[in-house]
Amino acid sequence: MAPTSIKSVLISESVDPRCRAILEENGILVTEKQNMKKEELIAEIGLYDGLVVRSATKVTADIISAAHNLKIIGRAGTGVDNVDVNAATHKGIIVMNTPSGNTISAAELTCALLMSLSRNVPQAVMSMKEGNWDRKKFMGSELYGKVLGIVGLGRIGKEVATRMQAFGMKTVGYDPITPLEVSASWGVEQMSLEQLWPLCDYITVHTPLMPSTVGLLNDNTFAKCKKGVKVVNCARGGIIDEAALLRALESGQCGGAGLDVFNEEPPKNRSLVDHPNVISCPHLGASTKEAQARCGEDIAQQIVDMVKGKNLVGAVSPPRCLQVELVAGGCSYRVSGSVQGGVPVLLELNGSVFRQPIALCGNLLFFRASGGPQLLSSMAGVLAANGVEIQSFSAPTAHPEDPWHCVGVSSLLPDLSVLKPSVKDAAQLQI
Ligand SMILES: NC(=O)C1=CN([C@@H]2O[C@H](COP(=O)(O)OP(=O)(O)OC[C@H]3O[C@@H](n4cnc5c(N)ncnc54)[C@H](O)[C@@H]3O)[C@@H](O)[C@H]2O)C=CC1
Ligand SMILES: O=C(O)C(=O)COP(=O)(O)O
Repeated sequence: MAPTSIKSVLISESVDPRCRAILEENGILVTEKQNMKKEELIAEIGLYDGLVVRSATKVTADIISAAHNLKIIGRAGTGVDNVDVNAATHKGIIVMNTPSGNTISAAELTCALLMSLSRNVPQAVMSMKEGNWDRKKFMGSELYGKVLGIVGLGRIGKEVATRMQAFGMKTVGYDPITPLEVSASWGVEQMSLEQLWPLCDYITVHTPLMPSTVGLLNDNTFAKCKKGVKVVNCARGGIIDEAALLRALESGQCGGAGLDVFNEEPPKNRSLVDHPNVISCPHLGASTKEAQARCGEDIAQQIVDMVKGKNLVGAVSPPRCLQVELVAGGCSYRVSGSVQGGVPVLLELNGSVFRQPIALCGNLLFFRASGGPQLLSSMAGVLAANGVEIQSFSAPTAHPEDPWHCVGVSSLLPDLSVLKPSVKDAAQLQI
């Protein structure tokens, strides 16, 4: 890609010092300012060509609209849900992340929470510090022989599985994209969520936060779980519905929760944090020296590569270089795309911006539907009944009503009308 001129970068959070050093070694002026108020950021963002953040800086549409010179938003970490990727893409600003730098750290914290839940370690520590010696109150149970359900079998889900197998846990899971034989090769038996809920002694979620994962664990799904199930969320607040979790803890349907993330951070509503069966951390999954060193270095190097015109690495939204209106089957579609590593990619379809660029190759099925936890599994079911397998899935970033989704499929559907009950609109392409 063509070199991009980046002369000044604002780092708005605590990022490893190697990030600043690498940028400065490459002639980029770096300003570090933490805990900026939104108004301050709006007032200053126009001065910078680049912005480096972690999860605390909310890069909202109004900040992006004031960012007159911004070309890159670098996320030193994985989740980009704190960045309005849609608004950035519209403005031609690239959003990139460093998704593998903190995988091991997040997986290790998840395992620590699972172990702490089984033996009440944090509660026992607190009790000792209060001067007590209470051996009865903190009776635990072994992890050995228990069933761990892992929802989301991507980078972190896989690392959690292999670690907890060392404790003798049986690992089952669900992921709409990871093929069954791939997860089986690291010891995870996949099944539908309906089959998974009643089997598990522990459930841990490792998905991104998006319309189809909001409230994956809710009143309805808690009711399908074993009484006393213990849950862990080291992914994103909201994947386990917080109000439903509190109700489940109060009724005993949920026996304990380990939470690293919250809907609102820090949480103003302290009911979960204060619950005796909840152990919680202030979003510490990526807070290790190792993870921060990797993410800090990676994001700086990716920015430097972009300045030098090398391939874009970790781009969640590459710059748009193509905007066209297509008319097919009497319908008009506005699409924008780009070229990444020589491959044409689709970024946006009729206002729905995709979380990851979609490589325009193979068989692609586009459909417009409201999100919701059941969307992917119901689509997978309809497609399977018609002999079609899902090979990849691209969800939209923003939540306009009934956004477009895209799945890579093994073959085209002979008749799109089989999707009718689940989707508002559908189109397919063979490239
Ligand atoms: N607590 C912390 O400090 C950290 C949190 N995270 C968060 O952990 C989460 C997972 O990260 P990674 O494993 O790196 O992501 P990943 O992208 O490697 O894996 C996510 C997996 O979720 C699956 N998925 C999507 N929709 C699903 C659904 N409806 N049901 C089940 N699975 C679904 C995807 O197919 C994918 O395999 C992200 O939300 C990330 O932001 C990541 C690092 C640190
Ligand atoms: O990378 C992620 O998705 C994380 O949640 C880590 O967030 P942080 O960089 O610690 O603010």
